[in-house]
Amino acid sequence: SSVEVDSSGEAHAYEETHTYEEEEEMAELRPVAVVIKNPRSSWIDYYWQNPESNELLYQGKIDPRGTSATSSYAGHVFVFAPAKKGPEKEFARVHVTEEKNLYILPLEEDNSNENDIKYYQQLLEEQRFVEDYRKRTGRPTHHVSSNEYFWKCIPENSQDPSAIEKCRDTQPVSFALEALSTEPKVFRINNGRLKKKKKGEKNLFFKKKQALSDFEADLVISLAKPKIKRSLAGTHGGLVSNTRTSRNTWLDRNEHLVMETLYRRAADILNISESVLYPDKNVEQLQVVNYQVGQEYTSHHDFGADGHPQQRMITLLFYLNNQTAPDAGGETAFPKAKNGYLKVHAGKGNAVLFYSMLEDGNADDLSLHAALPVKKGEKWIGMLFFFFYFTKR
Ligand SMILES: O=C(O)CCC(=O)C(=O)O
Ligand SMILES: [Fe+2]
Repeated sequence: SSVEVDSSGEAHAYEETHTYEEEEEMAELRPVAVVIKNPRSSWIDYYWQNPESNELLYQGKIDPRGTSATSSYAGHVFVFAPAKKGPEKEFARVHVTEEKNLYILPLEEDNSNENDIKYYQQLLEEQRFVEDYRKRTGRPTHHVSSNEYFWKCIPENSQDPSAIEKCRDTQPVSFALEALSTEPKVFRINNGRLKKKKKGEKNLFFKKKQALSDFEADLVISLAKPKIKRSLAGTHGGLVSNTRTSRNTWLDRNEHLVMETLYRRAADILNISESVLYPDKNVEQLQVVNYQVGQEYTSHHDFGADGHPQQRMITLLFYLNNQTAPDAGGETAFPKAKNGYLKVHAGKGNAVLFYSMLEDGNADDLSLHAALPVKKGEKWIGMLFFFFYFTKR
């Protein structure tokens, strides 16, 4: 059920209530987005231990000095071994806990290579930052950005360092506004503007009514249909993944007039100039996803695991069709939302927005979310990811 806190009719804070059983089930399963870093200059393999059978299941490889992000639950165990040597050659294992999401694997015991050691020290420093950050702020993060102008400015060309430099002197522009805040990290639309929510209003995201008309939503689906393919996910980008069983495609802003409209609506929602919403600046193409019965996208973050400079900081979800029944599944779930587990299917034409980054530019672990399995009918959703280039400390 949804609760309206705003009488303007523009937007509605959204709250989901759950059955006792659902809450219990969620409390039991504590999702953790685990980031694993390999300090070695060689490939490694990793395995997941099935808690029932203790069997080790191959999960994939991690590149030399690479990172792997995987959706997991507290209590899970992962085992690491040099590539192609089999799990018997295990050199490390990770017991996933709720308190920790960044795991740095050890170097080879006899490794005395200076560069490797230096790299390993850097990773440990990053881990210290993440842990210290959590102690200081009470908020879990995954990686570091120390660009203090992070939220203040969207330069016309955010890949151009001098454009970013110019932002230092400008007043916070509309993209930043009061909209971007850490605590509580929740917003709603009021007269087309994003407003910081009052303290105590603890939703993670807000819902916008009628972001698209039914006609527009149908049109977006019909543009996507002929192009749609099995979704890829995972560290290597090109892996068919069982964390993501849906099909997807991308639609360009120039693809059709309805796409131009959609981008302009998105600009209105964020209260920024539509001229900054192009794939080379600040926003990706619209990603359209179709989920059939049983398909899902398990818990994940939208920001990248390796802290590379293009980080998705805001996600805007356009729901393109309705659930066929209240128990049809396919909601977007936020297992770490501040008031507990939240799930939402906003309904055809409506939109939900959430932030993946904290005000200081660090990744917000609490933005963890999942597309729950569809149980009846199908689900169509369109997503815009807004990003901003920043340099890592
Ligand atoms: O389908 C949804 O509800 C969310 C999908 C999502 O989180 C993603 O693709 O990143
Ligand atoms: Fe996502």
